[in-house]
Amino acid sequence: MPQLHVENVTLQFGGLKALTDVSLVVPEGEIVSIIGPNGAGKTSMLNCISGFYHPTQGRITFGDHDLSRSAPNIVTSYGIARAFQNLELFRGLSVVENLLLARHTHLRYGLLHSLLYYGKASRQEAYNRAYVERVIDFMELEEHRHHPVGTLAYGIQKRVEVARALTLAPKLLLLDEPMAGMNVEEKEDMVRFILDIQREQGITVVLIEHDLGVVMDISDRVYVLDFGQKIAEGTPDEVSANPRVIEAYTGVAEQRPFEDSVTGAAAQVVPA
Ligand SMILES: Nc1ncnc2c1ncn2[C@@H]1O[C@H](COP(=O)(O)OP(=O)(O)OP(=O)(O)O)[C@@H](O)[C@H]1O
Repeated sequence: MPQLHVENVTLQFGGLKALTDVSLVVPEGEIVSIIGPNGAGKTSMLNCISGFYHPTQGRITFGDHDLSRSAPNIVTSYGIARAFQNLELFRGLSVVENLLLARHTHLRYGLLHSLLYYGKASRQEAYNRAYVERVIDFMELEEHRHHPVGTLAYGIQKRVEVARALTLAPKLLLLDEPMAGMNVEEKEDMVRFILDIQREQGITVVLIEHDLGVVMDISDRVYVLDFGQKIAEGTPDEVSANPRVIEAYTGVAEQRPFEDSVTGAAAQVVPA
C-alpha cells in the first residue's frame, strides 16, 4: 500500500516562499496532522499534494506515482481525495445528488463507451448508486439525503463535504479544517467520523486543523510548520512539549495552546 512522501518541497510565489524545503512522510493507515499558525503554509502543502499547485522544487510521491507535476484529476485517480475548507458542494442539489455527481465526475464513462458497452455502463451506474448509499449510511446522513445542501446546518454540510470525498473511494483522504466553525457537539461527531474513517475503512488521513486539542487527541504523528518551514515533527506528546512549537503559537514559551476544546480536558503541554 502506498505511502505519501514529500521530499524537500519549496513553493514560491514571486518573492514569497510559502514552503521552504519541507519534507514529510505519511505512513499507510495513520492520521497525520499538519499544524502551524496562520499563514504557515498548511493549505499550500495540501494544494501541492492534491495537484492544485506544483512545487517549485522537490518531489511528492504516493507509492509509485509522482504527484509533483500531476493535475488534480490525475491525483484523484491515484486514490487521493480532498475535503475542502470552503465546501465544494452544489447548494441547490440534495445530498444524494451531490454525492452521485462527485462519483460520476471522477469515474465517468463517455457517451460512446456507454453506447458500445451499455450493459457494463448500467452495471457501473448501479454500483455507483450502491456505493453512494454506503457512504450516506457511514456518515449518518440518511435523514438529510433528499434535502438541498444549502438548507442544512453548517456542521452537516461539512459532513457532506467529507462524504463527497469518500465517494471517490480514496486510499488517502486530505481534510482541510474539517471542524472550522463547528460547535462542540458537531466537533465530537466529526472526530468520531475521522477515527472511523481511519480504523474501519483503513483510509490514511492527512489533517489540517486549528483545534490543537483535537489534533493532539487523534493524530498518530504531527508536523509543525511556521513561516513555510518545518519546525517540529513527532508524536503529539513530543510536539506539544516542544518549546519551539509553543513559542510559534503563543510567542511565549510558558503558555499552553493545546487545551482540548471538545473534552475540556486539562492542557497536556508541560513546557520544558
Ligand atoms: N496563490 C497564492 N499566491 C500568493 N501567495 C500565496 C498563495 N497561496 C498562499 N500564499 C501565501 O503563502 C503563505 C502560506 O499560506 P497558506 O494559505 O498555505 O497558509 P496556512 O498555514 O494554510 O494559513 P491559514 O491557517 O491561515 O489557512 C501566505 O503568506 C499566503 O499569503
